[in-house]
Amino acid sequence: MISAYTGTQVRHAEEPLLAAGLGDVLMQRAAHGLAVAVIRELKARGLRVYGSSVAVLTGKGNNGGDGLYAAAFLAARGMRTTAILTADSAHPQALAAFERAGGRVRHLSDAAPGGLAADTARADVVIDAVLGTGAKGGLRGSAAALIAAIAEARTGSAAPGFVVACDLPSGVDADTGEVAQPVLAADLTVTFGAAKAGLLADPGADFSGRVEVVPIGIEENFERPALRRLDDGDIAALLPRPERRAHKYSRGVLGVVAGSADYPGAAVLACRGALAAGVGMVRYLGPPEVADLVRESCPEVVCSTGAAADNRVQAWLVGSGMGPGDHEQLQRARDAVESGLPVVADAGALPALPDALAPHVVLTPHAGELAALLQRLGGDEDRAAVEAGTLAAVRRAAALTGATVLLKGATTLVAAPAGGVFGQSDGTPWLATAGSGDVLAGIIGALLAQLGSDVEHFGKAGVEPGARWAAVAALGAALHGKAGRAASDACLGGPIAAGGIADSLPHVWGKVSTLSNGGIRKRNSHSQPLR
Ligand SMILES: NC(=O)C1=CN([C@@H]2O[C@H](COP(=O)(O)OP(=O)(O)OC[C@H]3O[C@@H](n4cnc5c(N)ncnc54)[C@H](O)[C@@H]3O)[C@@H](O)[C@H]2O)[C@@H](O)CC1
Ligand SMILES: [K+]
Repeated sequence: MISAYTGTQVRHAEEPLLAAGLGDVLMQRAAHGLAVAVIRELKARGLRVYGSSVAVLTGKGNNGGDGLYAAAFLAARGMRTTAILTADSAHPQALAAFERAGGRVRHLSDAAPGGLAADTARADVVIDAVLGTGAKGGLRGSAAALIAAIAEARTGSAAPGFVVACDLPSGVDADTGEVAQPVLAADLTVTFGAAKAGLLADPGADFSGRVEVVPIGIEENFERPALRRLDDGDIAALLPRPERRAHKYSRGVLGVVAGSADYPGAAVLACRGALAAGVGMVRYLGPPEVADLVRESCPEVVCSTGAAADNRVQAWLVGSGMGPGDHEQLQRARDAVESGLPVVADAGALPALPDALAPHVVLTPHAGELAALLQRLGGDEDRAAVEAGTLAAVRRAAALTGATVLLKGATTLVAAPAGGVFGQSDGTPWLATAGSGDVLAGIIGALLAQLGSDVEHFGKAGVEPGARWAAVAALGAALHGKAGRAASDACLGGPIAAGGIADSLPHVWGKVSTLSNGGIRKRNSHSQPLR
């Protein structure tokens, strides 16, 4: 499990060591880890360390101190180092160490910003150490203008070098992932002590690149994470496995209420997703013409036109491919939610359900649907506001509805109403294709049918009972992302259609279930890559 924390939690974790007078030791560890990561990245890109250039942009706080100490290490390894001081002061000991190591200092206040930006953008490595977890708001004034100019100089021109964010990209909120422009997008973020929640939620994740954690000795001092990510080891541990004497009913039966005359294909794709995700049986309920199509495409599915209450299932999937005019289907969806069984409620079902729900109901909106849900509950967020603050929006929706809420996106967030949040980023942008969400709903429905009643199963994987529905949904999102990526990889990174996600899932499932803990691969003793 990858755990991420807020800036405040990190500061609390540091407090005992700071009180013991170890502040400089922590900074040296952070800086050393940053320098090692830069060297490794240079080598991975086939660049020499000796003689390569590094420009470190520094602010006046400890984040700037980390950057200056790291640059001092790099100067000692023979790199051509320049520090650009963006504030009127800099961490004094770190600046002294940098100058002793032979680094060159330039002051933003003394230089023509255009020339400074052009020089910086040409460096082999740019380290962004302007703002860290102590920042209030984004970059301002001349520092903002400089970063904007560097970002512009790097886009369009085939900029040779790469950008490393020190702890987090300046302008990204460590707690929420909200972004105050301008932000210099990083290729690599080297973060200290623990991942910050804002690096693993959109839009912060858009600017963070690959995230590596450098341990600095505060790791034992954390309590409840603000955000968690299932790694391959967790996924392997959580995947359902049939017992030797299992039969189709004991394996889990999923009832699917999806599709309509306008969108019959959604029912087929939801069923294909469910069948690929190990369910014992799928029962489809819907209009006869949709049922015919489901039978034709998926002969494994048992179809009926009856009421929800007449069908024995372990979980329901409702809403994919349904609209406000599909009264009979919407009634089945409401009946399914009232049954007390686990339900994944997608698309057309979202506006039709009661305001007060329970954790075993998993809502799967995209940003626009989440905005509509929040507005119905009295909020004023529009789609853009949800996209600008995904973590806050998904938490709010879970708290207001009492349901588990999964917000679809490049990073899929799942919030439990009791407070825990999972964030998965396993996919590829090719997953943004029609029908992809129907397959996701099918996968999550199948997992609910198989795992819904097994509380102990989650305890073994370190998931507390209150977060288990969120963990099921996160598991579904992870499998969906991995299956989409595998389908694209099989086409050398080419495009995929939604059906291809379902087709590649069994292989992905088999591959990941053989892993014991492949998610965090330790590259060395200093850092752990997160993605
Ligand atoms: N506290 C510690 O012991 C450690 C801290 N570390 C580093 O220290 C960072 C946190 O340090 P700080 O608390 O000094 O925070 P920052 O480095 O973010 O700097 C805060 C300083 O910048 C100013 N500031 C705040 N918002 C600003 C804005 N929008 N524009 C311009 N200036 C602004 C403040 O007046 C303050 O002086 C972490 O991100 C991490 O990089 C690491 O060295 C590990 C150990
Ligand atoms: K930074």
